[in-house]
Amino acid sequence: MIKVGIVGGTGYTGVELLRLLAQHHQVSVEAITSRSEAGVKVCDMYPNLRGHYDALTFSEPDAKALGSMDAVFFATPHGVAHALAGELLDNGTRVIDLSADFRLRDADEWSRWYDQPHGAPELLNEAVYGLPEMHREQIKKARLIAVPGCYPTAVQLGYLPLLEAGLIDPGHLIADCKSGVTGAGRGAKVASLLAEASESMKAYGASGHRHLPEIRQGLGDMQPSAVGLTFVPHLTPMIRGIHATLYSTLTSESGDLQALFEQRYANEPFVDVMPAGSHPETRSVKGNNTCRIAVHRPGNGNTVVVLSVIDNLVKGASGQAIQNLNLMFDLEENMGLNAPALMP
Ligand SMILES: NC(=O)C1=CN([C@@H]2O[C@H](COP(=O)(O)OP(=O)(O)OC[C@H]3O[C@@H](n4cnc5c(N)ncnc54)[C@H](OP(=O)(O)O)[C@@H]3O)[C@@H](O)[C@H]2O)C=CC1
Ligand SMILES: CC(=O)N[C@@H](CCC(=O)OP(=O)(O)O)C(=O)O
Repeated sequence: MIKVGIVGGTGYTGVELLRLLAQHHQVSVEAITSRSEAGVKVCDMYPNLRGHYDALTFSEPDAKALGSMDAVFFATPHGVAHALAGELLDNGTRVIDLSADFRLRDADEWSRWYDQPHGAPELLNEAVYGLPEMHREQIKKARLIAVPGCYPTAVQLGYLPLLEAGLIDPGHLIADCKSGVTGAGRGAKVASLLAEASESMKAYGASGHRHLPEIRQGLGDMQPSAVGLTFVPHLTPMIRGIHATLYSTLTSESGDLQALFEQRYANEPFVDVMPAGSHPETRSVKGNNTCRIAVHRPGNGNTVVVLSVIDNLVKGASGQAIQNLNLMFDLEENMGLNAPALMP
Protein backbone atom coordinates (compact mmCIF):
# COMPACT_ATOMS: atom_id res chain seq x y z
CA MET A 1 0.00 0.00 0.00
CA ILE A 2 1.15 3.54 -0.76
CA LYS A 3 0.80 5.71 2.36
CA VAL A 4 -0.43 9.22 1.57
CA GLY A 5 -1.09 12.40 3.49
CA ILE A 6 -3.35 15.31 2.51
CA VAL A 7 -2.59 18.86 3.66
CA GLY A 8 -5.79 20.91 3.50
CA GLY A 9 -8.29 18.09 3.94
CA THR A 10 -11.37 20.19 4.70
CA GLY A 11 -11.40 22.12 1.41
CA TYR A 12 -13.26 21.15 -1.75
CA THR A 13 -10.25 19.57 -3.48
CA GLY A 14 -9.16 17.86 -0.23
CA VAL A 15 -12.51 16.15 0.31
CA GLU A 16 -12.63 15.26 -3.40
CA LEU A 17 -9.25 13.52 -2.99
CA LEU A 18 -10.78 11.52 -0.12
CA ARG A 19 -13.88 10.61 -2.16
CA LEU A 20 -11.82 9.40 -5.13
CA LEU A 21 -9.14 7.63 -3.04
CA ALA A 22 -11.86 5.62 -1.26
CA GLN A 23 -12.08 3.66 -4.54
CA HIS A 24 -8.29 3.28 -4.94
CA HIS A 25 -7.00 -0.17 -3.98
CA GLN A 26 -3.30 0.71 -3.67
CA VAL A 27 -3.52 3.87 -1.54
CA SER A 28 -4.12 4.31 2.16
CA VAL A 29 -4.76 7.84 3.47
CA GLU A 30 -2.94 7.96 6.82
CA ALA A 31 -2.66 11.67 7.59
CA ILE A 32 -5.01 14.56 6.89
CA THR A 33 -4.60 18.10 8.09
CA SER A 34 -6.81 21.01 8.99
CA ARG A 35 -5.88 23.74 11.43
CA SER A 36 -9.48 24.81 12.03
CA GLU A 37 -10.91 21.28 12.43
CA ALA A 38 -7.99 19.56 14.21
CA GLY A 39 -9.35 16.77 16.42
CA VAL A 40 -12.56 16.35 14.38
CA LYS A 41 -13.22 12.99 12.74
CA VAL A 42 -13.32 13.15 8.94
CA CYS A 43 -16.62 11.24 8.86
CA ASP A 44 -18.23 13.61 11.35
CA MET A 45 -17.54 16.50 9.02
CA TYR A 46 -18.21 14.62 5.77
CA PRO A 47 -20.90 11.95 6.36
CA ASN A 48 -20.65 10.84 2.69
CA LEU A 49 -17.33 9.26 3.75
CA ARG A 50 -18.76 7.22 6.65
CA GLY A 51 -17.67 3.62 6.32
CA HIS A 52 -14.58 4.60 4.35
CA TYR A 53 -12.38 6.60 6.74
CA ASP A 54 -13.87 5.87 10.16
CA ALA A 55 -10.48 5.97 11.94
CA LEU A 56 -9.20 9.16 10.26
CA THR A 57 -9.11 12.45 12.23
CA PHE A 58 -7.98 15.91 11.09
CA SER A 59 -4.74 17.07 12.69
CA GLU A 60 -2.52 20.15 12.61
CA PRO A 61 0.02 20.05 9.74
CA ASP A 62 3.17 18.37 11.11
CA ALA A 63 6.22 17.99 8.87
CA LYS A 64 7.47 14.93 10.78
CA ALA A 65 4.21 12.98 10.43
CA LEU A 66 3.85 14.01 6.79
CA GLY A 67 7.48 13.05 6.15
CA SER A 68 6.72 9.43 7.04
CA MET A 69 4.32 9.17 4.08
CA ASP A 70 5.23 7.92 0.59
CA ALA A 71 3.44 10.90 -0.97
CA VAL A 72 1.73 14.06 0.24
CA PHE A 73 -0.96 16.00 -1.61
CA PHE A 74 -1.16 19.74 -0.97
CA ALA A 75 -4.78 20.94 -1.36
CA THR A 76 -3.96 24.32 0.16
CA PRO A 77 -3.87 28.00 -0.81
CA HIS A 78 -0.86 29.35 -2.66
CA GLY A 79 2.35 29.55 -0.64
CA VAL A 80 1.72 26.64 1.75
CA ALA A 81 3.52 24.00 -0.34
CA HIS A 82 6.47 26.38 -0.78
CA ALA A 83 7.09 26.21 2.96
CA LEU A 84 6.90 22.41 3.41
CA ALA A 85 7.78 20.73 0.11
CA GLY A 86 11.59 20.93 0.48
CA GLU A 87 11.63 19.19 3.86
CA LEU A 88 9.30 16.44 2.64
CA LEU A 89 11.37 15.82 -0.48
CA ASP A 90 14.52 15.59 1.68
CA ASN A 91 12.78 12.83 3.63
CA GLY A 92 12.06 10.90 0.45
CA THR A 93 8.35 11.81 0.38
CA ARG A 94 6.97 12.68 -3.04
CA VAL A 95 4.91 15.85 -3.31
CA ILE A 96 1.83 16.42 -5.47
CA ASP A 97 0.80 20.06 -5.21
CA LEU A 98 -2.70 21.08 -6.34
CA SER A 99 -1.97 24.77 -5.80
CA ALA A 100 -0.11 27.01 -8.23
CA ASP A 101 3.12 27.10 -6.19
CA PHE A 102 5.28 25.25 -8.74
CA ARG A 103 3.33 25.74 -11.99
CA LEU A 104 5.24 28.72 -13.40
CA ARG A 105 8.88 28.10 -14.26
CA ASP A 106 9.81 31.76 -13.64
CA ALA A 107 9.80 32.69 -9.93
CA ASP A 108 9.61 36.44 -10.65
CA GLU A 109 6.60 35.99 -12.90
CA TRP A 110 4.97 33.89 -10.15
CA SER A 111 5.59 36.67 -7.60
CA ARG A 112 4.00 39.26 -9.86
CA TRP A 113 0.82 37.26 -10.46
CA TYR A 114 0.44 35.86 -6.94
CA ASP A 115 1.47 39.03 -5.18
CA GLN A 116 3.93 37.42 -2.78
CA PRO A 117 7.59 36.36 -2.97
CA HIS A 118 8.21 32.86 -4.33
CA GLY A 119 8.96 30.71 -1.30
CA ALA A 120 10.96 27.89 -2.92
CA PRO A 121 12.62 28.96 -6.18
CA GLU A 122 15.33 26.33 -5.65
CA LEU A 123 12.73 23.58 -6.29
CA LEU A 124 11.45 24.95 -9.60
CA ASN A 125 14.00 23.07 -11.71
CA GLU A 126 12.76 19.72 -10.61
CA ALA A 127 9.02 20.44 -10.53
CA VAL A 128 7.15 18.70 -13.34
CA TYR A 129 3.94 20.21 -14.74
CA GLY A 130 1.42 17.43 -14.21
CA LEU A 131 -0.50 17.39 -17.47
CA PRO A 132 -0.11 13.71 -18.45
CA GLU A 133 -1.22 14.30 -22.06
CA MET A 134 1.91 16.49 -22.48
CA HIS A 135 4.45 15.28 -19.91
CA ARG A 136 3.69 11.63 -19.11
CA GLU A 137 7.31 10.39 -19.22
CA GLN A 138 8.65 13.19 -16.97
CA ILE A 139 5.78 12.62 -14.49
CA LYS A 140 6.76 8.96 -14.13
CA LYS A 141 10.21 10.01 -12.86
CA ALA A 142 9.15 13.08 -10.86
CA ARG A 143 9.40 13.72 -7.10
CA LEU A 144 7.50 17.02 -7.23
CA ILE A 145 4.38 17.58 -9.32
CA ALA A 146 2.64 20.88 -10.02
CA VAL A 147 -0.93 19.85 -10.82
CA PRO A 148 -2.32 22.20 -13.52
CA GLY A 149 -5.10 24.64 -12.68
CA CYS A 150 -8.69 23.93 -13.70
CA TYR A 151 -9.03 26.49 -16.52
CA PRO A 152 -5.50 25.71 -17.79
CA THR A 153 -6.35 22.00 -18.07
CA ALA A 154 -9.48 22.58 -20.16
CA VAL A 155 -7.80 25.17 -22.39
CA GLN A 156 -4.53 23.33 -23.00
CA LEU A 157 -6.22 20.02 -23.87
CA GLY A 158 -8.49 21.85 -26.32
CA TYR A 159 -5.69 23.61 -28.21
CA LEU A 160 -3.06 20.84 -28.03
CA PRO A 161 -3.77 18.90 -31.28
CA LEU A 162 -4.10 22.11 -33.34
CA LEU A 163 -0.91 23.72 -31.99
CA GLU A 164 1.21 20.58 -32.20
CA ALA A 165 0.16 20.12 -35.83
CA GLY A 166 1.02 23.78 -36.58
CA LEU A 167 -2.41 24.43 -38.10
CA ILE A 168 -3.47 27.60 -36.27
CA ASP A 169 -2.05 31.06 -35.57
CA PRO A 170 -0.68 30.86 -31.98
CA GLY A 171 -0.55 34.67 -31.82
CA HIS A 172 -4.34 35.11 -31.81
CA LEU A 173 -6.05 32.64 -29.50
CA ILE A 174 -9.24 33.37 -27.56
CA ALA A 175 -10.36 31.26 -24.59
CA ASP A 176 -13.84 32.07 -23.32
CA CYS A 177 -14.27 30.00 -20.16
CA LYS A 178 -16.98 29.36 -17.57
CA SER A 179 -16.56 27.86 -14.08
CA GLY A 180 -18.82 26.54 -11.36
CA VAL A 181 -18.62 28.15 -7.92
CA THR A 182 -16.57 25.36 -6.25
CA GLY A 183 -13.66 26.74 -8.30
CA ALA A 184 -13.47 29.53 -5.74
CA GLY A 185 -12.89 27.11 -2.83
CA ARG A 186 -14.89 26.47 0.34
CA GLY A 187 -13.90 29.60 2.23
CA ALA A 188 -16.74 32.04 2.91
CA LYS A 189 -16.88 34.82 0.29
CA VAL A 190 -19.69 37.18 -0.62
CA ALA A 191 -19.38 36.31 -4.33
CA SER A 192 -20.07 32.64 -3.55
CA LEU A 193 -23.33 33.26 -1.65
CA LEU A 194 -26.45 31.70 -3.21
CA ALA A 195 -28.09 35.09 -3.71
CA GLU A 196 -24.99 36.45 -5.44
CA ALA A 197 -24.01 33.51 -7.66
CA SER A 198 -27.32 31.92 -8.66
CA GLU A 199 -29.56 33.11 -11.52
CA SER A 200 -26.77 35.34 -12.77
CA MET A 201 -23.51 35.12 -14.65
CA LYS A 202 -20.50 37.38 -14.79
CA ALA A 203 -17.05 37.64 -16.28
CA TYR A 204 -14.09 38.42 -14.03
CA GLY A 205 -10.36 38.89 -14.49
CA ALA A 206 -10.90 40.01 -18.09
CA SER A 207 -7.85 42.27 -18.09
CA GLY A 208 -5.58 39.71 -16.43
CA HIS A 209 -6.18 36.48 -14.48
CA ARG A 210 -3.41 34.46 -12.80
CA HIS A 211 -4.14 31.50 -15.05
CA LEU A 212 -3.12 33.54 -18.10
CA PRO A 213 0.67 33.09 -17.63
CA GLU A 214 0.18 29.40 -16.81
CA ILE A 215 -1.85 28.74 -19.96
CA ARG A 216 0.54 30.82 -22.07
CA GLN A 217 3.52 28.82 -20.75
CA GLY A 218 1.77 25.51 -21.53
CA LEU A 219 0.68 26.53 -25.05
CA GLY A 220 4.22 27.84 -25.66
CA ASP A 221 5.58 24.35 -24.92
CA MET A 222 3.40 22.88 -27.68
CA GLN A 223 4.96 24.82 -30.57
CA PRO A 224 7.88 27.24 -31.24
CA SER A 225 6.18 30.64 -31.76
CA ALA A 226 5.10 33.33 -29.29
CA VAL A 227 1.61 32.83 -27.87
CA GLY A 228 -0.96 35.63 -27.93
CA LEU A 229 -3.91 34.64 -25.76
CA THR A 230 -7.04 36.43 -24.62
CA PHE A 231 -8.47 34.54 -21.65
CA VAL A 232 -11.76 35.59 -20.05
CA PRO A 233 -13.13 33.49 -17.16
CA HIS A 234 -16.78 33.66 -16.05
CA LEU A 235 -18.55 32.55 -12.89
CA THR A 236 -21.70 30.56 -13.68
CA PRO A 237 -24.49 29.31 -11.41
CA MET A 238 -23.43 25.67 -11.24
CA ILE A 239 -21.58 23.83 -8.49
CA ARG A 240 -18.95 21.98 -10.53
CA GLY A 241 -17.66 22.23 -14.06
CA ILE A 242 -15.52 24.16 -16.50
CA HIS A 243 -16.73 24.90 -20.03
CA ALA A 244 -14.11 26.34 -22.40
CA THR A 245 -15.01 27.71 -25.83
CA LEU A 246 -11.71 28.08 -27.68
CA TYR A 247 -11.36 30.14 -30.86
CA SER A 248 -8.43 30.09 -33.29
CA THR A 249 -7.66 30.84 -36.93
CA LEU A 250 -6.39 28.28 -39.42
CA THR A 251 -3.17 29.26 -41.18
CA SER A 252 -2.94 26.38 -43.61
CA GLU A 253 -5.19 23.78 -45.21
CA SER A 254 -6.28 21.79 -42.23
CA GLY A 255 -7.44 18.43 -43.57
CA ASP A 256 -9.85 16.53 -41.35
CA LEU A 257 -9.83 18.20 -37.90
CA GLN A 258 -12.06 15.54 -36.39
CA ALA A 259 -9.55 12.85 -37.43
CA LEU A 260 -6.66 14.97 -36.09
CA PHE A 261 -8.25 15.17 -32.63
CA GLU A 262 -9.26 11.50 -32.62
CA GLN A 263 -5.73 10.41 -33.54
CA ARG A 264 -3.98 12.71 -31.04
CA TYR A 265 -6.10 11.43 -28.17
CA ALA A 266 -6.59 7.82 -29.31
CA ASN A 267 -4.46 6.45 -26.46
CA GLU A 268 -5.41 8.95 -23.79
CA PRO A 269 -7.52 7.35 -21.06
CA PHE A 270 -9.02 10.66 -19.92
CA VAL A 271 -9.69 12.62 -23.10
CA ASP A 272 -12.85 11.80 -25.02
CA VAL A 273 -13.19 13.29 -28.50
CA MET A 274 -16.93 13.46 -29.11
CA PRO A 275 -18.49 12.62 -32.50
CA ALA A 276 -18.42 15.41 -35.12
CA GLY A 277 -21.08 18.05 -34.46
CA SER A 278 -21.26 17.43 -30.68
CA HIS A 279 -21.68 20.01 -27.94
CA PRO A 280 -20.27 18.49 -24.71
CA GLU A 281 -22.05 19.36 -21.46
CA THR A 282 -20.35 19.93 -18.11
CA ARG A 283 -22.75 17.48 -16.47
CA SER A 284 -21.33 14.70 -18.69
CA VAL A 285 -18.08 14.88 -16.69
CA LYS A 286 -19.45 15.62 -13.22
CA GLY A 287 -17.47 13.62 -10.65
CA ASN A 288 -15.36 12.07 -13.42
CA ASN A 289 -11.76 12.56 -14.58
CA THR A 290 -12.53 12.92 -18.30
CA CYS A 291 -12.09 15.96 -20.52
CA ARG A 292 -14.70 15.79 -23.29
CA ILE A 293 -13.87 17.71 -26.43
CA ALA A 294 -15.66 18.60 -29.68
CA VAL A 295 -14.11 20.41 -32.66
CA HIS A 296 -16.11 22.61 -35.05
CA ARG A 297 -15.29 24.61 -38.18
CA PRO A 298 -18.32 26.88 -38.66
CA GLY A 299 -19.32 27.35 -42.31
CA ASN A 300 -16.10 25.56 -43.31
CA GLY A 301 -14.31 28.90 -42.81
CA ASN A 302 -10.95 29.71 -41.24
CA THR A 303 -12.15 29.83 -37.65
CA VAL A 304 -11.89 26.71 -35.52
CA VAL A 305 -14.07 26.43 -32.41
CA VAL A 306 -13.12 23.80 -29.85
CA LEU A 307 -15.45 22.99 -26.95
CA SER A 308 -13.76 21.44 -23.92
CA VAL A 309 -15.43 20.44 -20.64
CA ILE A 310 -14.05 19.08 -17.37
CA ASP A 311 -15.07 18.83 -13.73
CA ASN A 312 -12.93 21.50 -12.02
CA LEU A 313 -12.58 19.34 -8.91
CA VAL A 314 -11.65 16.14 -10.79
CA LYS A 315 -9.68 16.51 -14.06
CA GLY A 316 -9.20 20.15 -12.99
CA ALA A 317 -7.65 19.21 -9.61
CA SER A 318 -8.00 16.05 -7.46
CA GLY A 319 -8.58 13.45 -10.20
CA GLN A 320 -5.64 14.73 -12.20
CA ALA A 321 -3.54 14.70 -8.99
CA ILE A 322 -4.37 10.99 -8.53
CA GLN A 323 -3.66 10.32 -12.22
CA ASN A 324 -0.20 11.80 -11.54
CA LEU A 325 0.28 9.66 -8.42
CA ASN A 326 -0.60 6.54 -10.42
CA LEU A 327 2.05 7.41 -13.01
CA MET A 328 4.69 8.26 -10.36
CA PHE A 329 4.14 4.93 -8.57
CA ASP A 330 3.93 2.84 -11.75
CA LEU A 331 0.27 1.90 -11.21
CA GLU A 332 -2.47 1.61 -13.82
CA GLU A 333 -3.07 5.23 -14.85
CA ASN A 334 -6.81 4.97 -14.31
CA MET A 335 -6.71 3.26 -10.90
CA GLY A 336 -9.40 4.76 -8.65
CA LEU A 337 -10.66 6.97 -11.48
CA ASN A 338 -13.02 4.68 -13.36
CA ALA A 339 -16.46 5.68 -12.08
CA PRO A 340 -18.63 7.27 -14.81
CA ALA A 341 -19.96 10.81 -14.41
CA LEU A 342 -23.13 11.55 -12.45
CA MET A 343 -25.99 12.39 -14.83
CA PRO A 344 -28.26 14.27 -14.33
N1 LIG B 1 -11.50 24.48 -6.19
C1 LIG B 1 -11.04 24.17 -7.39
O1 LIG B 1 -11.81 23.92 -8.34
C2 LIG B 1 -9.58 24.08 -7.65
C3 LIG B 1 -8.65 24.43 -6.71
N2 LIG B 1 -7.30 24.37 -7.00
C4 LIG B 1 -6.30 24.76 -6.01
O2 LIG B 1 -6.23 23.78 -5.00
C5 LIG B 1 -5.95 24.40 -3.74
C6 LIG B 1 -7.06 24.04 -2.77
O3 LIG B 1 -8.29 24.55 -3.28
P1 LIG B 1 -9.70 24.34 -2.54
O4 LIG B 1 -9.81 22.94 -2.07
O5 LIG B 1 -10.71 24.90 -3.45
O6 LIG B 1 -9.47 25.32 -1.28
P2 LIG B 1 -10.34 25.49 0.00
O7 LIG B 1 -10.29 26.93 0.34
O8 LIG B 1 -11.67 24.86 -0.20
O9 LIG B 1 -9.52 24.66 1.11
C7 LIG B 1 -8.25 25.02 1.53
C8 LIG B 1 -7.72 24.00 2.56
O10 LIG B 1 -6.39 24.37 2.94
C9 LIG B 1 -6.30 24.47 4.38
N3 LIG B 1 -5.40 25.60 4.66
C10 LIG B 1 -5.64 26.93 4.45
N4 LIG B 1 -4.55 27.66 4.79
C11 LIG B 1 -3.61 26.78 5.21
C12 LIG B 1 -2.29 26.93 5.70
N5 LIG B 1 -1.71 28.13 5.80
N6 LIG B 1 -1.60 25.83 6.07
C13 LIG B 1 -2.17 24.60 5.98
N7 LIG B 1 -3.43 24.38 5.51
C14 LIG B 1 -4.15 25.47 5.14
C15 LIG B 1 -7.73 24.69 4.86
O11 LIG B 1 -7.94 24.13 6.13
P3 LIG B 1 -7.53 24.88 7.50
O12 LIG B 1 -7.62 26.35 7.23
O13 LIG B 1 -8.51 24.37 8.48
O14 LIG B 1 -6.12 24.41 7.79
C16 LIG B 1 -8.53 23.90 3.82
O15 LIG B 1 -8.63 22.54 4.21
C17 LIG B 1 -5.84 25.90 -4.01
O16 LIG B 1 -4.50 26.26 -4.22
C18 LIG B 1 -6.64 26.07 -5.29
O17 LIG B 1 -6.21 27.20 -5.99
C19 LIG B 1 -6.87 23.90 -8.20
C20 LIG B 1 -7.75 23.55 -9.18
C21 LIG B 1 -9.18 23.62 -8.99
C1 LIG C 1 -14.49 30.27 -9.95
C2 LIG C 1 -13.12 30.66 -9.41
O1 LIG C 1 -13.01 31.57 -8.60
N1 LIG C 1 -12.09 29.99 -9.88
C3 LIG C 1 -10.73 30.26 -9.44
C4 LIG C 1 -9.76 29.38 -10.16
C5 LIG C 1 -9.78 27.98 -9.72
C6 LIG C 1 -8.51 27.56 -9.04
O2 LIG C 1 -8.56 27.18 -7.91
O3 LIG C 1 -7.37 27.65 -9.69
P1 LIG C 1 -5.93 27.65 -9.01
O4 LIG C 1 -5.61 26.27 -8.64
O5 LIG C 1 -4.98 28.14 -9.99
O6 LIG C 1 -5.98 28.54 -7.83
C7 LIG C 1 -10.30 31.68 -9.78
O7 LIG C 1 -10.67 32.19 -10.82
O8 LIG C 1 -9.48 32.20 -9.04
